[in-house]
Amino acid sequence: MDDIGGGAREMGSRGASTPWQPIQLVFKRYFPQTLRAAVKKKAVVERLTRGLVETYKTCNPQFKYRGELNPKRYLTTPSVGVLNDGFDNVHSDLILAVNDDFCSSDSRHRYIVKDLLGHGTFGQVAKCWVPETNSFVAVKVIKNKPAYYQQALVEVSILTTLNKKYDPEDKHHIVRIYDYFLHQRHLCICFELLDMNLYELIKINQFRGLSLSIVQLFSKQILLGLALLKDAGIIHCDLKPENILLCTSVKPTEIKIIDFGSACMEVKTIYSYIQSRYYRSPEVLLGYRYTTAIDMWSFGCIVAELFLGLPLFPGASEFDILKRMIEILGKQPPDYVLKEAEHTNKFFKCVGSVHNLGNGGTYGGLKSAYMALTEEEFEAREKKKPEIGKEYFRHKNLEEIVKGYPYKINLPEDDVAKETQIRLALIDFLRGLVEFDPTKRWSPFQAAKHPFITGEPFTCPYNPPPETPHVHVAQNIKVDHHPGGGHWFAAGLSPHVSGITRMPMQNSPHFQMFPYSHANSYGSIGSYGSYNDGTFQGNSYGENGNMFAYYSPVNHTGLYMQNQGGVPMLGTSPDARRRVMQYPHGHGLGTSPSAGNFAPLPLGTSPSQFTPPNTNNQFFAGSPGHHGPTSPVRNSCHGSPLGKMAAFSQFNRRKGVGYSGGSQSQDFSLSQAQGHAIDNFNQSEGYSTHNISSSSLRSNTYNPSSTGPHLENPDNTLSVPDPGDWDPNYSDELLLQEDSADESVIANAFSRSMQLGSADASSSRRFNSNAPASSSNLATQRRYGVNQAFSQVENGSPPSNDPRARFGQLMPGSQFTPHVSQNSPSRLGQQPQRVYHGRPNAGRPMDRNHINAQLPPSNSNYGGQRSPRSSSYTNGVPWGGRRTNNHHVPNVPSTSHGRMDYGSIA
Ligand SMILES: Nc1ncnc2c1ncn2[C@@H]1O[C@H](COP(=O)(O)OP(=O)(O)OP(=O)(O)O)[C@@H](O)[C@H]1O
Repeated sequence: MDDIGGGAREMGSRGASTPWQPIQLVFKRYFPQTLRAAVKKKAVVERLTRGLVETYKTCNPQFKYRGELNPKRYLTTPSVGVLNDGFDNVHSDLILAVNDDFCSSDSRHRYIVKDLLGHGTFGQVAKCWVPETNSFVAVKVIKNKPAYYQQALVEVSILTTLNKKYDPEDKHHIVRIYDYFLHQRHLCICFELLDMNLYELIKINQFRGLSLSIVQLFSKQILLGLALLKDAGIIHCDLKPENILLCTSVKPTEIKIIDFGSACMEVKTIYSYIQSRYYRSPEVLLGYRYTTAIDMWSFGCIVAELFLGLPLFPGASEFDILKRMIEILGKQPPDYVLKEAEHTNKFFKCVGSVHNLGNGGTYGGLKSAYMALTEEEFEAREKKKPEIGKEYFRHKNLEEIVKGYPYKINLPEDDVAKETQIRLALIDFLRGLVEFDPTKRWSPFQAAKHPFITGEPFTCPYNPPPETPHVHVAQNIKVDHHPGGGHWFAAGLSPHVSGITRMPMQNSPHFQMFPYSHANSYGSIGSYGSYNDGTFQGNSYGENGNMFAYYSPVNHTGLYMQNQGGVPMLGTSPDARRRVMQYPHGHGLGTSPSAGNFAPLPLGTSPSQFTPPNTNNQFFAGSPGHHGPTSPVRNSCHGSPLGKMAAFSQFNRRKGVGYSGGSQSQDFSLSQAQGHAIDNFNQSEGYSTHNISSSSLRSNTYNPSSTGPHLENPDNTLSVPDPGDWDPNYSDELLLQEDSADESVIANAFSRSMQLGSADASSSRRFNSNAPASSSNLATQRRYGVNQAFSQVENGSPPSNDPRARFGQLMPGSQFTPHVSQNSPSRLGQQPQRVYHGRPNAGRPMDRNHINAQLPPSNSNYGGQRSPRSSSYTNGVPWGGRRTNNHHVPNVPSTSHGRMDYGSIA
């Protein structure tokens, strides 16, 4: 005001003859330069709203702000609380609102809900801010239903094992799990925050295929993940583009495999209805025993889809999908599979003698006793017309489909020639993956050496190196000898859930642990000691004992094991729980479940895996914690079925095959697989996915007239699979009749087997993308973080499973850096963190099995845009989508979920 006064004085001194005019100086002095600059930068709205509370207080000194009176911004739909004291909606989903606060009572971490990332069968995935570290994570909030809860624990168990035991350095492209806890009776699982999934990527690329170099890059990374799963004896069971997410927090961008909610152990497969339809393997479709090879089939389908932009086998029904497989591959499943598979009659007729295979039809040059049913024959048998979907490819066989896919427009002739060669390699590669015979299908190790992956020139059909010697899968599970006595399951983890009354098993009155000195370091898929509450005894499955112990990770108030099969169950020894793969075709070990043998170990299941083994042996583990009497673990039957996609009413449940493993499962052992290093996994740069430069990613268009290949998907023939193409064969009702006990028992058992004994207590026109170069040196941070994180974890003898030893460094020098836009709040903190298991905690001596989560450190702020719809990409960085003028893709699937067709957890 002094200045103004001064100005006025100055003005007054000029006298009356001078017309008045404002003196700039007055106003200049009133607004200091810095403040003026700051004010200018702010938008009007911001200026009016930012300091609103202060403004109100200025206007009315009595004004008091109370945040709790603010209207909530709900993220969950519907947001009407009808269950769980009003916390849950009608779907048993926790009603989430922005700024809701989760707190893990064990890890003490707070998670502030900021956004919804997605939702699925199991619940919702929220983007949460961790104030402590100023980072963001993804928190999966599981539905408040016993079956979901139980199955989610399986996911926790599997992922923790994979992260901690098999991939401590985070080299295998498996999502990292940080923490888990209970909140309002919901199990919450905290993951590293990732970006869009590959389906979304293809979608924003308008369902055009990605460039071959990117297909190769992603394939290689997925293979690294699958190799790890195979080593761990774990089957993902739901591999599909939707479950492979981009991880843009590291540069170059990588992919990560998520959703282990359907995973199971190879030695404990019991459910026959697994895998999303388009990616379902023939053996699962036919009801034949399955192994990790089913993931390789799905992988083959994914690779093809990345290249083509559309699913390779977009069947509208199982009949349709099998028909497409046979057509496109020019073969059919081998007779030995058809002879034994449970559902062969549904799709095939016997035209020769099953005892003298080869008298029937001829497929792929091989004689067969079986011939696929025609649509009419199928209808006559099933009393309904098979659903047949649209045709998406003009060509009928794999070679033509791949070769005929349009090339980029204006691609120089040399490049066309090069790409043609690579396409030949791709065809050969796909042939080894979408191979009907599961025993001939390539393993991750074998696939990783293919020229398509290594980049070596492809000259002739690839002859894969032999897989590792045959060793029982069960022996992959290493049992550590805990210094304190007893032994620990090396893959051990213990999904202790904070906030739930829980006791360590060894202290539970329901369990008696008998320290057991195992003769060697490999052994049972078992548990921490042996449990014997006198109610059950193991039995031998084949020549090996099987004993299944289940416990509720929630509350061990009642392990109840029941033997209804009249089969003596022996086995307080961990060995008794061991289970041997059933070898097909009379290879000797084990016997067929149909021969009245003991049921397969029903551990590790999927909600989508509805069908329990055809067995009379049932185990019931009590105490589902808060779930009370509705918990399947308390009920012997007719409870909550497990399964996926309730919302889509696709349950397709079948009777279980009831065996475990298969011939392939004999093919590897952890230790030997390591010796069998995939040393060539990335040894060759070849045609350069290792160095995908921005120029290689530059936007391109196709030249329909380029040599030979032309538009594969002309406008009229190309359409995107209809999201309404659901499998009509099964109903919700079937699912709802499922025995609820099975799933919880399985989940419990899986958790049990996995947790016992923690180691130590102590694109070419590919879409244009804009991207801010976000983040700091994430790759370095990540690796450092992980190394640090796990440095103290394993004091036992974890399997020496250094992925690097087998795979080497992944894609050195790769410059593949798709970016994400800035038009969403930046994503922070995806640095893998230390995850502890089983470390005794002075403060919580009973919590030896709990994961003490460590969150991403502060300042690990990564920009990232999640939604592909809102993504924009800088620099015109293309991902490789092939564009043609008439590549019109109608009926874009609305969500990735639309592509799944399997059941739900009720
Ligand atoms: N770590 C993550 N980072 C970012 N988003 C994620 C993450 N995990 C999951 N999501 C998002 O949440 C969605 C649902 O996750 P997820 O597939 O694990 O749940 P689900 O209930 O098992 O789903 P589904 O029904 O497919 O089995 C994913 O499709 C993805 O969009």
